[in-house]
Parts: sequence; C-alpha cells; structure tokens
Amino acid sequence: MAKLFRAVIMGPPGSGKGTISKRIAHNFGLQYLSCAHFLQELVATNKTEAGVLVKSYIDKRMLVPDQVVTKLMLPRLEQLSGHSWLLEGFPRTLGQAQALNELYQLDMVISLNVPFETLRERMSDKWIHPASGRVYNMTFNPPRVKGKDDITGEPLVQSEIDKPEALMARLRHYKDVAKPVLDLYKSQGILHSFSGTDTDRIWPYMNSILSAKLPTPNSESHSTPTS
Ligand SMILES: Nc1nc2c(ncn2[C@@H]2O[C@H](COP(=O)(O)OP(=O)(O)O)[C@@H](O)[C@H]2O)c(=O)[nH]1
Ligand SMILES: Nc1ncnc2c1ncn2[C@@H]1O[C@H](COP(=O)(O)OP(=O)(O)O)[C@@H](O)[C@H]1O
Repeated sequence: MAKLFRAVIMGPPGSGKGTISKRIAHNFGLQYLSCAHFLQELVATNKTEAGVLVKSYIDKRMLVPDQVVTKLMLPRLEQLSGHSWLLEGFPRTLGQAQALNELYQLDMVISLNVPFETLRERMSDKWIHPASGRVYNMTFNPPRVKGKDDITGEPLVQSEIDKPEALMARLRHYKDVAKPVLDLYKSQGILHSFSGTDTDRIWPYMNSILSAKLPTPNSESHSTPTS
C-alpha cells in the first residue's frame, strides 16, 4: 500500500485555503476535511448541547474551545485511518496542534502568506450562499448568474465580518494564535510557506512540490480547476 500522506493547510482568512485545498484534494486524491464545515454541520443538524454551545462561540466570532473542536475532529480522522488527508482550519491553536500531534505524525504543513491589501480586496469581493457555505468572488470565481447561488439560485450575501475593520481584527487574531502553531511545525521541519497575491500563481509551485512527495492519481487532470 502507498505510504499515507497527512497534511494541514493554514493561513489567514481569505488567503485561499479552501480554494487550494480543493485543488490539492482533487489532484492528489486526499480526503479534505474542513473544520469550519464540520462545526457548521454540527450547528445546523444538531440541536443538542454541543450544537448550541458551538453556535454561541461562532456567533461571537470566538474560537470554539479546544476540547470541543478536538472531540469533533479526531474521531473523523480515526475513521480515515487508511486514507491520506488534508486538514483545513484545524489545528488552529497550540492546544489543538498538541492533541493532533499525540496521534499523528504530519508529513507537511502548508502555510499561505498573502499581503493584507490583497486579502482586503478579496474579501470586499466575496459573496456567500449562507445555507451551503458556498463561496464566490465576483472577479475570481463569479456565480453564473449575478447575485445568485449556482446550485439553488438563492440570493448570495456579503458578510459583516469580511468588512475591512473586522478583517483587520481577524487577521491580528489569526497571527497571534497561529504563531506558536507555526513555530511548532517549523521546529519539526515540516512547515512549507507559500507567499503571493494570486492563488493561480501559488498553485503551480505548490503542485510541483506536492508532486515530488505524493503520487498523483488524477495526474491527467493537472490543469487548474475553476475554483
Ligand atoms: N481575486 C482573487 N480571489 C481569490 C483568489 N484565490 C481565492 N480567491 C477568493 O478569495 C476568497 C477567499 O478564498 P477562500 O479559498 O475561501 O479562502 P480561505 O478563507 O483561506 O479558505 C474567495 O471568495 C475566493 O474565491 C485569487 O487568487 N484572486
Ligand atoms: N480549529 C478551530 N478552533 C476553534 N474554533 C474554530 C476552528 N475552526 C473554526 N472555528 C470557529 O468557526 C468560525 C468560522 O471559521 P472559519 O470559516 O475558518 O472563519 P475565520 O477564519 O474567519 O475564523 C470561527 O470564527 C470559529 O468560531
């Protein structure tokens, strides 16, 4: 059996984690797990104590406590014991990274560095379909019909938290919380940082580094998908 590959992608809000993760998962056949997606799922489908608790943190734009997040994520990884995977949005804190470290040896941590001005421009152009979490960008990946979700046709909305002042605070917070996590991975020699203003320019470089480490089940589809 091919050696399993375990990776994490980190970066500030809007740096392109979701966009690039989908490309990596598609090209290299990794299972892609988004922490924010699982948290949203818990809130949407589960009216239990855990769902209500998670919602209260997300509504206040606060990080959900480490024990809650690890209890959500680690069992999912256990179910994927025979698979290679890529985690997005987890671990976010040093506590989460330590909990993950006790169970898995990561092969690679991808850190995206995108200048603030670029993030600001991107986020002002970002629209979402609230029910599904599908994300659009009016220049980079616009919906087929202006202002409407591609799948349901429902209206798209712009989020308050993507406005410039809120974005600045989120970026500062990201940096403070991510620094010890990035330092840990740097000390383990598995941190790879990618800097740039365009996902489409970062992607070929990242793709070639990953290709050197991983077999490519979808190598015929090396062209860049649209999102
Ligand atoms: N203009 C532009 N927008 C991008 C680029 N890469 C991603 N986006 C858009 O920027 C927003 C944030 O990207 P996303 O992948 O959700 O970032 P995440 O918050 O780090 O997961 C989305 O609306 C993307 O479509 C890019 O290179 N240029
Ligand atoms: N690993 C995590 N640990 C704690 N809370 C998290 C984690 N991932 C996501 N969240 C919660 O979900 C919310 C949405 O996450 P996300 O979509 O990654 O947005 P942002 O990058 O703006 O925080 C966060 O504001 C936070 O409340």
